[in-house]
Amino acid sequence: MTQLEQMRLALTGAGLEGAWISDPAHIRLLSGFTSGADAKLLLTPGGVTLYTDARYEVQAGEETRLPTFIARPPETLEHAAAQVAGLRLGFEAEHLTVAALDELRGAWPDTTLQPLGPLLRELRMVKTAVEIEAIRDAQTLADQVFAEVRPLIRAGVRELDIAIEIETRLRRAGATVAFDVIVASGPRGAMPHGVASARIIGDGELVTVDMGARLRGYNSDMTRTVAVGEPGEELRRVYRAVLEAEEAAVAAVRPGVRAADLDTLARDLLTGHGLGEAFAHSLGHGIGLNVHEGPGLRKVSEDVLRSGMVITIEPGAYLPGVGGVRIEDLVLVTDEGYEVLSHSEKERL
Ligand SMILES: CSCC[C@H](N)C(=O)N[C@@H](C)C(=O)N[C@@H](C)C(=O)O
Repeated sequence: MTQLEQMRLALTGAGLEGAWISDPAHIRLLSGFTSGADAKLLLTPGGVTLYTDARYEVQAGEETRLPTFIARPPETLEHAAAQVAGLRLGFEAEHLTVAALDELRGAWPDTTLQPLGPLLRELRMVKTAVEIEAIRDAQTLADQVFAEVRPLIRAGVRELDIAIEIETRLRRAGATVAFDVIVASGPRGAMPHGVASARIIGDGELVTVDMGARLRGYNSDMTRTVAVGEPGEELRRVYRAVLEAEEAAVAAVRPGVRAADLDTLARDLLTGHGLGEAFAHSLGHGIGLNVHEGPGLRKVSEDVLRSGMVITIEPGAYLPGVGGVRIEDLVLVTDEGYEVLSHSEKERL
């Protein structure tokens, strides 16, 4: 079943007759059109229409087989009005602005608009074979680039220059960065999202590199913490504790496991090392068209792992004024348990 067919089934199950899709990731998922920021997708019992404007006419013709209507608002909404009159239509409450919703209500007075709820999140959580292949290929490329750039991570080099090398190499290979490359050295390692700065890496420091490739619309995500020279015993101790938590959480991945329990497993291990407070974020997240999507691997998550999900496992410990460690693998949940998709070498300190 295609994702569009799955979406139709889910809409019926939710008592909806159609949907007005505005999130670019969902437009891509359901239509194949890659410039969703300048498009909308209308699903009605009568069919599906992709709305975009003249700048994308040729591109839409190449990327989607769905009927396409070339227009800009308000013509777009006027064209859709005839199709949506009298319908109960879903919209993405997480994406549509209040102003855009008001505009829809003004243009379609006879349409009942209601939030889609978790329907699309659910649909996206379990990946198709094609999606898994794209994520796998993105990670293979990221591993390759990391191996090429690894020798540059040494004392005297600016964080920025490492990030530039990573980005340039990903671009040359036909991908883009999934997010701004994080290169956090020395005390900057205490910032979980310390994007590369002009800081010069020093001897005896740990350097956290968090990078992802985006290929064919799908993202990868991996973190390695690298030792430059000989870090002191305190940093080594923190590194070993994070690695232990990471490996234990990966080993526990299998269908049926509660995402919240995985978070607890890693958090309890770090707490045992006196680092519970230093683990300042969730254990991980699902990944696909967005870097962060369901399932959420956090304490309050209701998600349960299923075969076909692609998740990250990334415990960390952040010590202000000292530094930090994060180790992250990209993991596919399989019928048998798991497959680690990220293969970059890890330090053994
Ligand atoms: C700005 S994208 C950063 C990607 C990075 N690899 C990452 O996922 N970092 C985690 C620490 C993170 O942001 N986790 C989220 C899900 C959280 O804990 O809320």
